[in-house]
Amino acid sequence: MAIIEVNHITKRFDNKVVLDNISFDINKGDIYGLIGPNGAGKSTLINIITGILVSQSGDIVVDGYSVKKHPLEVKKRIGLVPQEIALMETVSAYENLEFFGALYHLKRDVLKKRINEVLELTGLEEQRKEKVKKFSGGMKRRLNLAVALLHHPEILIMDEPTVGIDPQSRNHIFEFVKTINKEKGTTILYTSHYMEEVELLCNELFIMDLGKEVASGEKEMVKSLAGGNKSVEIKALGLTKAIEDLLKEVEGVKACNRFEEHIDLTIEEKSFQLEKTMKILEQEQIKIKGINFKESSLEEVFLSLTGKSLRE
Ligand SMILES: Nc1ncnc2c1ncn2[C@@H]1O[C@H](COP(=O)(O)OP(=O)(O)OP(=O)(O)O)[C@@H](O)[C@H]1O
Repeated sequence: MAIIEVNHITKRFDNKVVLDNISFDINKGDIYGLIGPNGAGKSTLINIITGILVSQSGDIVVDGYSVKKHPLEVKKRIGLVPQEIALMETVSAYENLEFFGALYHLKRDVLKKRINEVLELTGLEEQRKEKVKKFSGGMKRRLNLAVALLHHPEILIMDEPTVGIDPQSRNHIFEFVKTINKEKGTTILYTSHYMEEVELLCNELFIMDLGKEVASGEKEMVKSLAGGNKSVEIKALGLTKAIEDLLKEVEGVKACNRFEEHIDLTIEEKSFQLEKTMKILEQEQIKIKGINFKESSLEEVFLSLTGKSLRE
């Protein structure tokens, strides 16, 4: 059963179309991934779902309520973790929760119980008395998440929750998303431009670029859209920009992403020349530590459907 219906949403800022006839359904209990590169229109769409912005055409229906006609009913059902941290820096985590909890008109004893509950859920019990200005980026994000959970929303919307945070907080957020979905049945809308996160967490996806749908549906189905593309991970030290440029020119290589100790090639399986690749690395005196051939990932899906890499 759909808990969120996005029906033909079009949004323009001045004359620029930033969302172009977007439609999809999110079912109750889904961990739904909304993905696309910077500027794709993800935050704008979230702002329309939560009633912060209004679309020029189309409507969103949340649990049977139209966001245009009944924005308050929609807001009651949604907890939003915004991209920008929204907290009071000079007071403690607990006092932030008290302040934001009061906005939901929760009774004092209920609020106290809820604050303890969300501090536990987000792993911030020990820091409850600490001032927010002393928190790391990851801890602030977790506190923002705690605020979003105070009114027990059926739906949690997380806008790029792992941007700029430490690996420990990132893992904490991952585990949290899985737990709250499984144990409380909370529906999650998770936006990211990190494909690997979405691959790990989500069961359904909507991929967008420049305000338009690129692909949508069940994760495995979307992944199958990559066609004959696969990826090859080459582990080695000393991989320079010059080597990356040489490998990009090898026949069958559609994209190349260089990291400190490995390089990922997106390849067209049929035409890829492994021998030529090896020869280049040998000529450049690169010592290879390992090679892995991997199934197509969402990165490759995006590349094969748009002709561009997500990280460009
Ligand atoms: N208030 C605004 N006025 C004019 N243009 C806007 C406004 N808000 C967003 N845009 C434009 O709309 C497009 C979509 O932006 P949006 O923030 O929704 O993308 P996004 O996918 O969330 O990307 P990011 O991850 O960078 O936030 C961009 O081209 C952006 O410049």
